[in-house]
Amino acid sequence: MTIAIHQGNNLELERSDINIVIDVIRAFTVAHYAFLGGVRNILLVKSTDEAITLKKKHPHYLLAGEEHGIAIKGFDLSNSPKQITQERLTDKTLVQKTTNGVKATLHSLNTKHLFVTGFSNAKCTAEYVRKLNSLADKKLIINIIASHPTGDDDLACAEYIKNVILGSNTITAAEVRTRIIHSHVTQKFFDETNLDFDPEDIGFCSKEHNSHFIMEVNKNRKIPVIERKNV
Ligand SMILES: O=C(O)[C@H](CS(=O)(=O)O)OP(=O)(O)O
Ligand SMILES: [Mg+2]
Repeated sequence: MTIAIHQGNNLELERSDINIVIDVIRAFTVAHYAFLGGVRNILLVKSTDEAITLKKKHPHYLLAGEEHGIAIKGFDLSNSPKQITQERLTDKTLVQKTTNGVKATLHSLNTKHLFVTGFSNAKCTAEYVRKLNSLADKKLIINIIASHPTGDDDLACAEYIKNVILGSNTITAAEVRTRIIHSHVTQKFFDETNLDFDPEDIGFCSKEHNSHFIMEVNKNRKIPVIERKNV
């Protein structure tokens, strides 16, 4: 296999066998906890307008996400994993619009398998990709995309995932957790004067939560949709 780590939310990569898009703070931690809460699927859209238009057609959809990290007027939910755990989500369809994770995913469709994850589900995702690779009859091309252009949270998680896929021992979960907590992306959550960000979100984003499912993007729908796949 060839396995490469990239950083950014608008990369145009050559076709691959597997793309894994990482957003630790906070989009795909939100997605993971949404599935744990019983969500059926998560549509990914690139703009607030697209999300609002979808809601007009499908009033039962729940809109979740942020602009510049802040909750969006007209949306049902922000981009907070803590908030997601407090909602009744069984069989709901979520629509996600976020700055880094969702945007990077919509730029990463040129692949056979597309997975998304935060740190909470990173190990399970990486082990699944490791298995796919062991069953493949050719040399797979794998991209790991750390969606924040400069955030060490996503980069640390990317290194961890690569490490698990390769079966090497170069970075521990504890080291990833420390790098997430100290990344510059996290700092606004610990600013007591900034009430837009809840420090408890970082607890959700920086701990592993074994769940026995991965999040795969179905690219064959008009709107790409994250689906839960039990493993
Ligand atoms: O809301 C978030 O956590 C971020 C935006 S910011 O980097 O905090 O401003 O969006 P995401 O797409 O989840 O990285
Ligand atoms: Mg992020």
